[in-house]
Amino acid sequence: MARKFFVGGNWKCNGTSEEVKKIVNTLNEAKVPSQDVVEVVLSPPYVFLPLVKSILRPDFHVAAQNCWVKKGGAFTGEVSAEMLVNLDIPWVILGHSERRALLNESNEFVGDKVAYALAQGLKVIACVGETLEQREAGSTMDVVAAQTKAIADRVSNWSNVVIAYEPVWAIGTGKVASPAQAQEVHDELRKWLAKNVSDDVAATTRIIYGGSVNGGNCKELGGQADVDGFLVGGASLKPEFIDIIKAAEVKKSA
Ligand SMILES: O=C(CO)COP(=O)(O)O
Repeated sequence: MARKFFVGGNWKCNGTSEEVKKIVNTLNEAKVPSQDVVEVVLSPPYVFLPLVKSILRPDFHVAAQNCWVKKGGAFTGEVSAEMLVNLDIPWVILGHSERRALLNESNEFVGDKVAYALAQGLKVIACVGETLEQREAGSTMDVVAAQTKAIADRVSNWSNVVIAYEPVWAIGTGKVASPAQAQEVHDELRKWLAKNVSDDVAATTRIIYGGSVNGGNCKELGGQADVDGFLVGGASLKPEFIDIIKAAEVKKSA
């Protein structure tokens, strides 16, 4: 089964309601490949999710940027998976490196979140990736494997999981991983899944790349055999996001 190209836009903690409407209007008017070729998911901050969902073209979908690790209740400031389901928000991003680093989310905590969100019926974009220090120490694959293992230990059905490989040193820095660097980790990660989960999960799970993806570098990155799409930060707030969605065509013609 072919892995459908996936392009996520992570808006992080950005935007006003006016800006959000403008971005959505631009995307709504864009001519992009059909849903059979590319799955597009936008992730605005929580407060804008209902607005974005209400005005967004029906072939694009929305994701929350986080959710609570278990059933909602007395957890001030948190938003539960149940609430996302209640509002028909199909996707959630979990384990983003900004949350791992700034909010001390451990591998185990992220694994628990992924398992809980999936059990509630959400689809999950699970982020993994090494810091520059870890890469320079030669431990990239150990780090990525440990992050993925914490998920694999808790999840048996991978059909609603997309893995986002986001090297921390490439996020928001303009220092994009080279296509060969991205392909190397994606290939290793797929081999890890084959060995530790199953051949089927390895063959069908989409592994997308994130970290300084833009309109200029997306085609070459997307052309790599094991790069199944992108999770885009900064450029997802700009019209060039449309070019990144169109990079799905490189797989169609491959
Ligand atoms: O963190 C990212 C997406 O989740 C990547 O961010 P940038 O595209 O801004 O580097």
